Amino acid sequence: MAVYTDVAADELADFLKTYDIGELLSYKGIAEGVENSNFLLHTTKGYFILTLYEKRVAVDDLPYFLGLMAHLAERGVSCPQPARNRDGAVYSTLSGRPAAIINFLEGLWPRKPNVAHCAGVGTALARMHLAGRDFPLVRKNPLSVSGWMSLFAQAADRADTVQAGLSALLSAELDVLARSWPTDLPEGVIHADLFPDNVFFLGDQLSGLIDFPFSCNDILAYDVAICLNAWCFEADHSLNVTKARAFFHAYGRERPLSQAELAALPLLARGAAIRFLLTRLVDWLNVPAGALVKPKDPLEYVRKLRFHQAVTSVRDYGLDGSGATA
Ligand SMILES: Nc1ncnc2c1ncn2[C@@H]1O[C@H](COP(=O)(O)OP(=O)(O)OP(=O)(O)O)[C@@H](O)[C@H]1O
Ligand SMILES: N[C@@H](CCO)C(=O)O
Repeated sequence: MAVYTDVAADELADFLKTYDIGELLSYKGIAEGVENSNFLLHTTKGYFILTLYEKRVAVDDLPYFLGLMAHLAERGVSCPQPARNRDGAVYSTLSGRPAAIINFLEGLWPRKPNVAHCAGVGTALARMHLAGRDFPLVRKNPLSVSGWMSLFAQAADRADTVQAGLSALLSAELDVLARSWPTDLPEGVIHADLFPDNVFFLGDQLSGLIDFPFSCNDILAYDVAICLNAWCFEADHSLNVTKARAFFHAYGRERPLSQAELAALPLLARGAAIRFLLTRLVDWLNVPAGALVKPKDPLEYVRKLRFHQAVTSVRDYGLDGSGATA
């Protein structure tokens, strides 16, 4: 997270009086992350996270992902729970932004994910997909192909200031994806942003998933591709096949991938690469003055995109054609 919107202490203390989570002892902005404004609250009843939702979150979508966290927790998926205020609402308004409070989750996100972490996230992702099957709300993914086009339109004329030729690369790739994006793969509730900084571990044991504002209904294997990109590449941007195998194997034990899903993986991974490339690029070109935020590197995802463009079969991900780890 980050801090785009400041909150005054007296305003926050008054806001907390609308909840039954104790009186404010202290609070501080959290610099990590890039999407929303986040604060760690210490009250007489413990620790909580306050989020003020920023530009990419529409207030109408809050019932979806706050409701999803409750739904998943009831089905054994560990994730924070939204606090209800005295009116029973899970969100309201603070400093002119939609705001929610969730409970603090113990654990640390892995700075250098190892093979056990990759297996842990594979299991958790599949369990989340299964637990989401009977979630009654539906939210279309605003950051799928047409959303990518809109992001590109915001960045096209300045993309080459970040890397020569980037605008042409993006334009050509978006053409391919628009023509060939799959429409017949199994869909369901996806997290859509399950990066290492959104998964907490105690040692090698996964303790919980956070950060659901991108969750939506979309292709389940697309969520798998997002995690492949986020977890299984090394700092030098090469794919670690051992990590990929561990991730796929763990996912497949809970929810086996079909032949059609496996065959689509290279394309889905290209889509997953361009989605994060584009949001990072737009953010890189538009850092708000005075915001406490460190924009993420768009070029990391150019390298991942180029890797997937060169993939000829899922063997390149450490899988054999049957979905078994080769
Ligand atoms: N429930 C929670 N319990 C403990 N810490 C939390 C919790 N939620 C968020 N945090 C802390 O805040 C940081 C940022 O949170 P989060 O990833 O949700 O923000 P974001 O702005 O949506 O970021 P991004 O989308 O870039 O990952 C986390 O890395 C963690 O340190
Ligand atoms: N997890 C994203 C940030 C949230 O969209 C990234 O690393 O680009």
